[in-house]
Amino acid sequence: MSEGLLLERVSLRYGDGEETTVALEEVSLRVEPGEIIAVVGPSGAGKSSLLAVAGGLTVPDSGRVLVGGVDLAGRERDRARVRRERIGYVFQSNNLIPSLTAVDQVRLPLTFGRVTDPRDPRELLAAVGVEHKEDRRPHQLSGGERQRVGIARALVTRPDVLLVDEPTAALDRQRSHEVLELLARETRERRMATVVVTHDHDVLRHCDRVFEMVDGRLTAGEPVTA
Ligand SMILES: Nc1ncnc2c1ncn2[C@@H]1O[C@H](COP(=O)(O)OP(=O)(O)OP(=O)(O)O)[C@@H](O)[C@H]1O
Repeated sequence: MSEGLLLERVSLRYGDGEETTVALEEVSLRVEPGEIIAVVGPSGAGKSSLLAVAGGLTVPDSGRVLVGGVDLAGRERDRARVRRERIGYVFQSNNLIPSLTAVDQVRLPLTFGRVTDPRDPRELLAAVGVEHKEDRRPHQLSGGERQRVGIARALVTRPDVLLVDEPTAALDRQRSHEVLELLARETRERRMATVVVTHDHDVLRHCDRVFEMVDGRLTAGEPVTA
């Protein structure tokens, strides 16, 4: 069984007729368990589309997507289950629910269905460095703390694949470094396949390989040397 994340010749177009936009053009990508990769590229290149397809949120027009060995083609019901159980999403820091405490934010994914072996939300908050703040709501946390709570929430189901969009957009350099260190450590310890979309060049040194996306195409991944 193929683990981690695998995309095989994935293409995606938006619209039809004269209004067609090619978002992804024959994109192939393999991310191994325990590997963290970065995707960079100009605005409109297709990076968010790549995350949407890898996360089973958008079905591509052609090609295959496998998450933890499971093909995302097929029924929406099955895809929803893969999304819930095998994929963690970390989007920008302010996507927490305003009325929920930190520990309830982390518990939330466990309320959507049966998760066989969840991590303990309190232990997870401690692991991401937000111990003693579990009863705070988002407005009582700093930007870096909110981002960490968002990461803890993404990790609670022990996903095979972690998809991260611009994790440092709201953070200063030191906080960015800490958040990336955390993502890289969790990726290795928990054997996840992690994809980070970023504009921030400081992020790259925490990643194993970097890919560039241009006009819907992905360049071959380069090992990060710096
Ligand atoms: N729902 C949609 N309907 C039509 N076109 C779309 C839609 N979503 C994205 N696009 C187009 O698809 C292309 C790829 O967009 P995408 O959001 O994936 O790029 P991106 O690399 O993430 O950009 P950014 O760095 O600005 O977030 C762009 O030309 C965009 O305008």
